[in-house]
Amino acid sequence: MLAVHFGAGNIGRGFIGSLLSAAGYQVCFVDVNTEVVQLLNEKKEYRVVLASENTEEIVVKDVHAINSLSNPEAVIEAITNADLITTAVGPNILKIISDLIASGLRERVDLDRKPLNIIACENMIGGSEFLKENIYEKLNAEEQKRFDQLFAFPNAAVDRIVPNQTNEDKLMVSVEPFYEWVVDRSAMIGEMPTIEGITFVDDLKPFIERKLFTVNTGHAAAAYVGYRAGFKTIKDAMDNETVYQTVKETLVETGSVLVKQYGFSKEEHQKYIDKILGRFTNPYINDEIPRVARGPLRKLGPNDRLISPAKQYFDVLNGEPEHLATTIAAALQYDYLQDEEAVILQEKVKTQGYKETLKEVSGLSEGHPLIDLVLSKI
Ligand SMILES: NC(=O)c1ccc[n+]([C@@H]2O[C@H](COP(=O)([O-])OP(=O)(O)OC[C@H]3O[C@@H](n4cnc5c(N)ncnc54)[C@H](O)[C@@H]3O)[C@@H](O)[C@H]2O)c1
Ligand SMILES: O=P(O)(O)OC[C@@H](O)[C@@H](O)[C@H](O)[C@H](O)CO
Repeated sequence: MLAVHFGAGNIGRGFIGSLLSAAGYQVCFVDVNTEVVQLLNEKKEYRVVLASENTEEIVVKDVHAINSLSNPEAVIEAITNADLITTAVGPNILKIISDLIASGLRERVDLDRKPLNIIACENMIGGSEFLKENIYEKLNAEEQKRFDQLFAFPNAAVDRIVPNQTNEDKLMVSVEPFYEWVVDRSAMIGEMPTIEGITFVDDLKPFIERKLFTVNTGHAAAAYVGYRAGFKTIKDAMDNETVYQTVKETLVETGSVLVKQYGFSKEEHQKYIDKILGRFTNPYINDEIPRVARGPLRKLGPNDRLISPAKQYFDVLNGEPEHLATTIAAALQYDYLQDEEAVILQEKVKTQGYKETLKEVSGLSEGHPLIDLVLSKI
């Protein structure tokens, strides 16, 4: 069995590749990072080390890689032979890889190969669906019909904190022990794969919103509020009482929305939050704030981890999400110079001010009460 996985980065190697390999897949990574591709082809294996007291180690074997920039034909061929395609490249890169995936799938149609699932493992709502839209834009109506019969794009939610790596062994990945991978079974095609560690569900929405609006909202709060307070890592930010309280209260707000929207039990959800707060303070993980805060324009988008739960708080609870507003204000002020989106964001703030910038990036309409609430926290 062959799995073609786009993105041999932190989560690609540290989570998806590792689980797929354990399930018996030969994993072919596709990436644009020449060094990582070369090393994977040289060593054919890499280490995943658990960031915990007992540093358990797994060796992921039988892997190889293709550089999609220098060898796109090999990627197309790998797609024709694949039993599964996954991605973990970042939401902004999905559009870029959609060209090559479309070419590979076209070739697969010509060769009359079996049905195939393509799963985007990105932190976004409807990631696989978004990839599908980008692929389908390139097809005519006839091709779209044929693709519908052969390919499926089930959405997924993936959860494992994998910080940026600074190991001497360039392929080794240090990961937290916890992980969760949930896939929308109702959108799959063909034979169901058996992959230990994947939970298949019929309705992904509660799972992806619970993950994005708890793990990622809390992470964003720690990162943006922590950065504003001068901290460099998530752990250091969380060790500060004021930041910790803001993160906790932010999760109380998103939790109220999630419990109301999806009927999660309050007690179970509180346990979920507590577990996440513990994960953010894992002493064996050194997660720098710029990784977690990366892409503030994306994170301030209408359907992402900050604006969406804050809007829902107004809509379903008729209240004011004070702590989400604090986090959004800190995100708007995020000015880390090595983050391209932070630089663009601050240029917008400089030319049009906080209010117009917030409206533009969040899609909030004039007069939405969240705007004034956020402005009051700057
Ligand atoms: N790291 C985590 O804790 C974590 C957890 C859950 C989900 N995610 C999600 O997984 C995705 C990847 O995150 P990450 O932390 O692994 O990032 P990363 O930067 O470590 O990995 C991304 C990889 O994609 C590669 N890439 C870039 N352009 C490419 C292209 N055109 N074709 C093929 N590969 C390309 C990069 O070279 C890099 O190796 C994101 O959507 C992120 O939100 C990350
Ligand atoms: O990957 P991003 O930029 O969407 O978000 C940064 C982190 O919050 C994220 O990578 C988490 O570590 C991960 O989602 C945990 O499952």
